Amino acid sequence: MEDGVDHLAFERNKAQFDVEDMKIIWAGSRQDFELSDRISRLVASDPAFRKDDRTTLDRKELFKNTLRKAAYAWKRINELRLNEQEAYKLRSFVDQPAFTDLHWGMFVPAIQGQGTDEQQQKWLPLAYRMQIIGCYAQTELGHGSNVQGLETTATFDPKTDEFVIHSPTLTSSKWWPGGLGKISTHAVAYARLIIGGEDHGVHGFIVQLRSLDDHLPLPGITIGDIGMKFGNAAYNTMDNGVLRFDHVRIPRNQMLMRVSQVTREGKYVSSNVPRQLVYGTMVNVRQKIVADASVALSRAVCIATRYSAVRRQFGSHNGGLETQVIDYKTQQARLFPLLASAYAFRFVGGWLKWLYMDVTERLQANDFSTLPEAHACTAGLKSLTTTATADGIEECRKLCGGHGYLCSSGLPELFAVYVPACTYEGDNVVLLLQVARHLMKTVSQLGSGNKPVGTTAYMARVEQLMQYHSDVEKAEDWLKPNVVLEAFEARASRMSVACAQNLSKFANPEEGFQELAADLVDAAVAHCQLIVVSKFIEKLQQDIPGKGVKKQLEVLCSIYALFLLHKHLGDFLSTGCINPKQGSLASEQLRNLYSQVRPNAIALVDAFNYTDHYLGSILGRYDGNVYPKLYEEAWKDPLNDSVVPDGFKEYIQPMLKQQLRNARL
Ligand SMILES: CCCCCCCCCCC/C=C/C(=O)SCCNC(=O)CCNC(=O)[C@H](O)C(C)(C)COP(=O)(O)OP(=O)(O)OC[C@H]1O[C@@H](n2cnc3c(N)ncnc32)[C@H](O)[C@@H]1OP(=O)(O)O
Ligand SMILES: Cc1cc2nc3c(=O)[nH]c(=O)nc-3n(C[C@H](O)[C@H](O)[C@H](O)COP(=O)(O)OP(=O)(O)OC[C@H]3O[C@@H](n4cnc5c(N)ncnc54)[C@H](O)[C@@H]3O)c2cc1C
Repeated sequence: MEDGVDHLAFERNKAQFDVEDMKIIWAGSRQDFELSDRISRLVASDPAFRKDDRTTLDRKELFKNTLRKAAYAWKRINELRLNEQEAYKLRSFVDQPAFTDLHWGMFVPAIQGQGTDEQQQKWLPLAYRMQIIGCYAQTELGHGSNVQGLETTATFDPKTDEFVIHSPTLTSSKWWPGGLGKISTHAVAYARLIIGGEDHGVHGFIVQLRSLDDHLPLPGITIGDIGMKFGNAAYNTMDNGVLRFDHVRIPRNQMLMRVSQVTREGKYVSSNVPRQLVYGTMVNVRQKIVADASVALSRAVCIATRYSAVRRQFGSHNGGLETQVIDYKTQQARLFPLLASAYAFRFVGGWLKWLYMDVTERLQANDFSTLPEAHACTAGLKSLTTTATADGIEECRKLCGGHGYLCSSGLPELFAVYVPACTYEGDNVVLLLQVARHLMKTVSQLGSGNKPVGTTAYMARVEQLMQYHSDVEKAEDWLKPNVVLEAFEARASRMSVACAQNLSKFANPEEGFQELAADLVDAAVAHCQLIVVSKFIEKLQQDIPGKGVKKQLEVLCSIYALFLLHKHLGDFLSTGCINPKQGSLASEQLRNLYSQVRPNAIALVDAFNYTDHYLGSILGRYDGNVYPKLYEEAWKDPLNDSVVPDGFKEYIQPMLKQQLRNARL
């Protein structure tokens, strides 16, 4: 607290739970908390990681600044001998998208997941020591979502035992890969495997792009940055790139060969594993993106909540204080569901991480049975959480009124950096359609003795759920977890069954799927929301230590579920799961819950344990000392370097003089 005053102290004193215990729950464990706390303070206290000047730098300065920070972060990681988890934390607290995200987040996992043991032994040590820097080059100018439509070719040349990597068309140019534009020395590039004229579909290949001596592109390689992206600083710290191959030769052993192999004789051999494992890196990253959604949303919510307690507007009586905007019911109805969503996404992210680890272990033991479930859950939850988080950050900006639009609020940049998460790693609608396919398959198999498992297990009770009518009679009934869960299960199963029934009316199922796509997406959303609600409820069934902590989480869980019910009331009513009276009882309960959160709101965002450096927001400062700091910050803008701006003499003065002359005439 710079001026020694904690302007939010009176808010903190109102909390009805132990915030230190909540910090542990949010972090996942005491160990995770201590690690995050230590590393975030380390980054915050190091001037080399300052980021408050970022929005005033031009692209080249911004990019060089990113390279400097990445190199310095790597130096510190080595000096401090940080382990993998600590290094990951350090990079994320530096809070500046960089080529390293793709190197560690996609290039390394692609080799780990799709490389043979031999390939891993060769490439991973180089990547771990950053002696090579890699990216994930899948998307092309012409195709991103449709991976099977990629056009880059990798043609086997049996004479030389090499693949010839080629971009046959303009649309086959690789386009978007992060880190590719200016930095990566290598890529895992995806291309159609062609052997003897036969097309074996898309496979991954390790391709060297730049010389390790002078960093120049290797022969046959054209490479560059694709240009400025949305937002000023934001994602422009990243060199998303364009890449063309002109008959570039690589040795045969640089095709990632865990899923399928090409022999010296040019024979294509498939291992006994599903071809979809080629998509494994995307499943991995989608799971990480879900965990990250709670971080991005909680940052925005922390800023908006603290500022809403500081900001006063209207309502002064007899010269007293005006009303804190957080006390307006409309502010609460917009803000508290986002607070609840941040916690909900935290817990579902933790569960998804477990699911991913479980499927990975099973895959290693050649058990592929849970792969469809893992794909559907990662795709659906990635879509649900990133859409809600991007929308939520924007809502937080509006919750902060005019000041939210200033870069110094931290919110514009947070939004600009975050919003592409709705597109990358799979467009959110395309991913929901994958979930819908999974649901339709599940419904179609219901009578076949194939019992639905995992997150679709509720479908086994479809007959009962089709008969369900909520028995809610009073507002408090909506606080019972089983009552909420059944309503969400009934809604989700009825929407899926309705889609399946409508699909069966089409002679051509694929045509039906296209025609009903919008309804299918709604059914997928209902299913994914059920997953999030049910994982929150499961979390509450665990032992939750700490004074008042469980009670707060119960309130947040109810808010999350009832807010969704309120938002999608049309679904719940039209499927006949609840009646209008029960809908209004849910709204009544929601209002009660907002009142219960109110005294705890500041402590609930303190539990995220973000440093002021990481939040990067004057409005979200821990001490709430907003106005003097906003005022101070304004004067740092480069426009205020001089009293009379550059350009005045050239453009404005002549105009003023002209007006003066005209006036005199
Ligand atoms: C701090 C945060 C951590 C982040 C760290 C990293 C930093 C990240 C920064 C972001 C950088 C961004 C990178 C990228 O964007 S990389 C490119 C990503 N591209 C995509 O996501 C493309 C999306 N498209 C697809 O995934 C597929 O093409 C699609 C699934 C849409 C369709 O594929 P396809 O046409 O082949 O499949 P079908 O629909 O015919 O289905 C065939 C069967 O395969 C199943 N399937 C599909 N995908 C998977 C999968 N991934 N795993 C398992 N199974 C899969 C599908 O369900 C079908 O099954 P059935 O035949 O049984 O029905
Ligand atoms: C910041 C950023 C970073 C990225 N980083 C990488 C990277 O490192 N490596 C990499 O390989 N790629 C990367 N990408 C590319 C990214 O993965 C793709 O942009 C993404 O998968 C979406 O594909 P697309 O651009 O082809 O969208 P399109 O598929 O062209 O989408 C356009 C519209 O069509 C709709 N649509 C498409 N197909 C269907 C369908 N079947 N049914 C209904 N609607 C449909 C979509 O919903 C969308 O509204 C990045 C992208 C961004 C924005």
